[in-house]
Amino acid sequence: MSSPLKAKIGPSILNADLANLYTESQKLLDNGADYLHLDVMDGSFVPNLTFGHPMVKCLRNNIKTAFFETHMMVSKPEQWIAPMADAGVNLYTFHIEPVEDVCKVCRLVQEAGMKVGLAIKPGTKVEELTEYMSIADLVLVMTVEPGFGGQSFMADMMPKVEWLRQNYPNMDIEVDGGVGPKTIECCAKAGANMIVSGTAVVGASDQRKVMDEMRNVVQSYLK
Ligand SMILES: O=C(CO)[C@H](O)[C@H](O)COP(=O)(O)O
Ligand SMILES: [Fe+2]
Repeated sequence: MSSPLKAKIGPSILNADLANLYTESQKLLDNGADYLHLDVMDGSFVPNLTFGHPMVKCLRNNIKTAFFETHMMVSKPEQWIAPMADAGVNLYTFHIEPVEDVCKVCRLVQEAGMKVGLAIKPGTKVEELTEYMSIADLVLVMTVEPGFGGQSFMADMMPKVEWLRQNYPNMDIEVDGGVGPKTIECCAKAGANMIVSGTAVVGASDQRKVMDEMRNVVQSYLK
């Protein structure tokens, strides 16, 4: 039987011109982005600050149908569930590291009408996700230290992706950080099917070509 999974490319707008967020986002969607990956940072969980639900809501008011993922790099993910649901977020991906009761937060996210993603930093063991796999809709393996766009891809995170794919063949597995045409094969081979790519897509002269190329590589590895 063929895999029920789909190869999807979700550009991160972190390094885009945020003064023109709507235009930049719409351009990515017009060029074939499968979803938008919105990096929310609180200056506490990570040493950087981006934007929150008011901006996501404004973007949603202008972009009615696209699938929005928020990558919550925040110390208190439970705090932002209701406002992000109200802002029209589809997938709420949060880091397990600062959270005491991950199952409870997952449940609250799903009760608020969003899908839930669980993210791990490079220093977190992949086995720590095990007890939550039955409740999660997606898992995100960070391939850079969260906080900034434009960093170098950490190939040594790939065994985590391999382990997840072997044990959870039908789970959506996302990678994020330093992913682009040069590193996509590595991610695809390991078993990732949801690809976040910031700098490599946003800065490309032909965004469609870059996203198509990456999607094709990922699709070729999905059995
Ligand atoms: O979560 C992130 C950083 O914490 C970003 O999503 C990620 O860095 C994407 O940007 P790039 O592809 O430029 O690395
Ligand atoms: Fe991200």
